[in-house]
Amino acid sequence: MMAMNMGLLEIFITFICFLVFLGFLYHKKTPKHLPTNWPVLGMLPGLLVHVNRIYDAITDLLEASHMTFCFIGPWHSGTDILITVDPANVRYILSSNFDNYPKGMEFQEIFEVLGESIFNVDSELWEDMRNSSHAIFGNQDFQRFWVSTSVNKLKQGLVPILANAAEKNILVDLQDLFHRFLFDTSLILMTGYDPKCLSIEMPKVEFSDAVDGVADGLFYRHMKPVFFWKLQYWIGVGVEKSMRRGIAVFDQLLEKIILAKREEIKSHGIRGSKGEAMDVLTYYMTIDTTKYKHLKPSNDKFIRDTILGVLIAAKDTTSSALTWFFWLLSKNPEAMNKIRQEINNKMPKFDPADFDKLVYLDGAVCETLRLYPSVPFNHKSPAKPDVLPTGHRVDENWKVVISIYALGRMKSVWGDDAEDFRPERWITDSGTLRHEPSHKFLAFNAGPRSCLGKKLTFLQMKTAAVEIIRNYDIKLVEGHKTEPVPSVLLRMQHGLKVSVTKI
Ligand code: HEM
Repeated sequence: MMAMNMGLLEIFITFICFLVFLGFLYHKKTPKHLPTNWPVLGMLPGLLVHVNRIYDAITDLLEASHMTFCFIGPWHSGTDILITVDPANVRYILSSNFDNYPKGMEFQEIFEVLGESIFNVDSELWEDMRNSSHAIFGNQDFQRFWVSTSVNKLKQGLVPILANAAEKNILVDLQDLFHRFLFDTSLILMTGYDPKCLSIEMPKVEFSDAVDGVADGLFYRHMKPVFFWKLQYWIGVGVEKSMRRGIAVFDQLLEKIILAKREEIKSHGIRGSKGEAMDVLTYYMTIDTTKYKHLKPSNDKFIRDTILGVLIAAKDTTSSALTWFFWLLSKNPEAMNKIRQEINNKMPKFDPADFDKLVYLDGAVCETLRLYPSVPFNHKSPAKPDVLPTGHRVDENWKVVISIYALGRMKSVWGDDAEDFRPERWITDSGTLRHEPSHKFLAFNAGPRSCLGKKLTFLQMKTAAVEIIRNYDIKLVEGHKTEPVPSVLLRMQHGLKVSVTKI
């Protein structure tokens, strides 16, 4: 028995030595800027070494490999990924050959938490979801409802907290405040219900923690074999534990709200039907199914998925953008002064009709989303094998990832100052906002699946920026570290600690 054990041990040690030897061989042959493709483990070790700065590591990699790179995962793990930011590939995948790049089965499996929400469906159901979402988000009454809800929350929620912080010299975490601001406004707009999380008492916001946990879990699912994350989810360990907890929080909150809304409609009819704006939940519960044949207004699970999708789409993207926006401005006081001057000169009194005059502010918002896109990457799978404009072949069901974060920083796309925050790059010689094609400025996606909330985002970000910048000076706490968390939604690892002074 002992002899047999020794035999096995020797075979095992020989095998490990062989792997290490092969590894050195491969390592020597690999160009310096690329991760080593180790036997069996593929490039995973190189990725894990950089996981805490994953966005920048991928940016360096893509800059060094002509904007397209094939990541080889561990042997037979199904985690090979073609990563590209080449604008020709981006346009091809998202627009001109859109039909060959559906969300697909693997995406739907990874993002199963979103069920049948617009982000997770294809074909006719997606078309109905898109047309119906477009109808409400593009409606002028709804857009007015959007601005008035934001203004009310700023005046009654955010400003009193900032005033208190300025008066008592208390530091605040702007990321947390923007999460609360967006949770309150988004829930009112999407469901008509105000959770009142933006208050001096700072109640715990379980929903925000749940979104963070789920978004982190979704990120790591891209790097793991399917059987592995499914096993982790089933046992409830690691990031998959947060995923389970997060789903329970979503279900609990939405179940309560859906039930209450059905009761409300039964007893009081449809609010918003007589010229007032309607919340999105009421809209979907009472939608005309002769027009949108694939929607299921009386099915609670369908309604849960629909509302959860748009709630996360509106809440976590805009809170991320606002956080990075104020961080970038606090590091670029000249840009902050220019915005303040523009607001004082062109919008002496708050009037949404004057928003279009705030061109420099528009440029600063675009610049923020170029450098810190709230959705840092897009995942696609070809339905049929294909060859991309750069000549790379992609087989059926391959993972193709477009790094929106890296695209915004490519020197070959944006010039040598790509890393700098320069709102001026968005202003034309005649003083208007420069239009950049969406396959270059990809923060809101491109092609038939481009974001339906772009206009609403600008309205809300400008409302918040005007209200805050006109009244307060924001200063970063010295030594505060700012890093993006590896996740499918970009947020700051340690929040955004600032001091606030009344102007
Ligand atoms: C900073 C703010 C925002 C950013 C950066 C952003 C970005 C994006 C991106 C990258 C996508 C494509 C996602 C994918 O296909 O997987 C998307 C889709 C979408 N966004 Fe936004 N978004 C923002 C705000 C909003 C808001 C405020 C709303 C709604 C009120 C919204 C509604 C949607 C919807 C419905 C889609 C799905 C489009 C489709 O699949 O046809 N977004 N957004």
